[in-house]
Amino acid sequence: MTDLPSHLSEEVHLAFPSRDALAIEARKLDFFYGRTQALYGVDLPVERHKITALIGPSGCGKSTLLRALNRIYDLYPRQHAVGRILLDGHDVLADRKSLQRLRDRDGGGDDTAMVRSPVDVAGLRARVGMVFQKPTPFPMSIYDNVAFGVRLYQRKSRAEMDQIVETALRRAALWDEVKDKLHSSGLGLSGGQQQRLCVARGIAVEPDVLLLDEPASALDPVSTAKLEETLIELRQDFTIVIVTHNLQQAARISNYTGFMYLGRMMEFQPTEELFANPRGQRTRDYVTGRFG
Ligand SMILES: Nc1ncnc2c1ncn2[C@@H]1O[C@H](COP(=O)(O)OP(=O)(O)OP(=O)(O)O)[C@@H](O)[C@H]1O
Repeated sequence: MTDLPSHLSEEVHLAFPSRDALAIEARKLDFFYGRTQALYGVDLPVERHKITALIGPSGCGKSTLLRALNRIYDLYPRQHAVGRILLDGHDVLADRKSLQRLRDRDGGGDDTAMVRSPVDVAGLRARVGMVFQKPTPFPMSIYDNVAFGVRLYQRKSRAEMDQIVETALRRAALWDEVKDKLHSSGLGLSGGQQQRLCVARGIAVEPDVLLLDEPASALDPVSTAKLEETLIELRQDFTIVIVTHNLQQAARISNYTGFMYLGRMMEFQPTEELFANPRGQRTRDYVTGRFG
């Protein structure tokens, strides 16, 4: 890990929740795109049943950090993380090495090795779901969109699946708008509805953690408000991490906020504290709109 330049190290202020309360945690995480380092020794504690927001200027590493938490970067060549990501105290990155060892021993990348891994990647992504910036419904019915992930992992009767789909759509505050057209295409919904459909698809598999990467950036103010209400409701059952450029949004919905800068976690505080009393000069400048 590269040390923090001294002019920045004085500005690091991290007030972390108790370790027992964490659903997922990054510790001393470095991240590389090929040889380019994008994260430097980042710590991120994510408390259970809370919303944690990541803010910071463009290119500071928010999306990279989010993508590391469920190893979605594994889908891309030459991207790798070094450090620890603990899900229920279980190191998701260490398992990557054991998975690789199993594959090497078995002479290739077959799925048997994957199944024997303590945390297989598909299983990890079921526990740590993700909603992207642009709504990404699959080209299939609303019902099938929500049932999709569940079918990957579990066998359910028709009646059980109906119940799962209804519950997920209710929790995503979309049920009333779609209950009479469950078998129409998800692509026929408005942008805001599509994004709530993606939330419903994400929560239908009952993940521990839901990651959202600027989920409202393509939405109008009314859809944004609805999505925010939905996320606040979902906090009762899930743990949420959200990347946002919208500081008011972070202030409105999150319990904790992390301010990132140049690939570092500069400040992490309860949200009210970070906005009312930012400790570092750079955090202060960012939250008061002096740069960004
Ligand atoms: N696929 C990639 N290949 C190489 N470098 C990348 C790649 N994706 C991101 N980066 C670099 O990693 C750094 C962090 O990018 P990241 O997208 O995580 O920032 P961000 O804070 O989410 O930015 P934004 O707010 O603009 O979305 C940036 O310097 C970016 O250029």
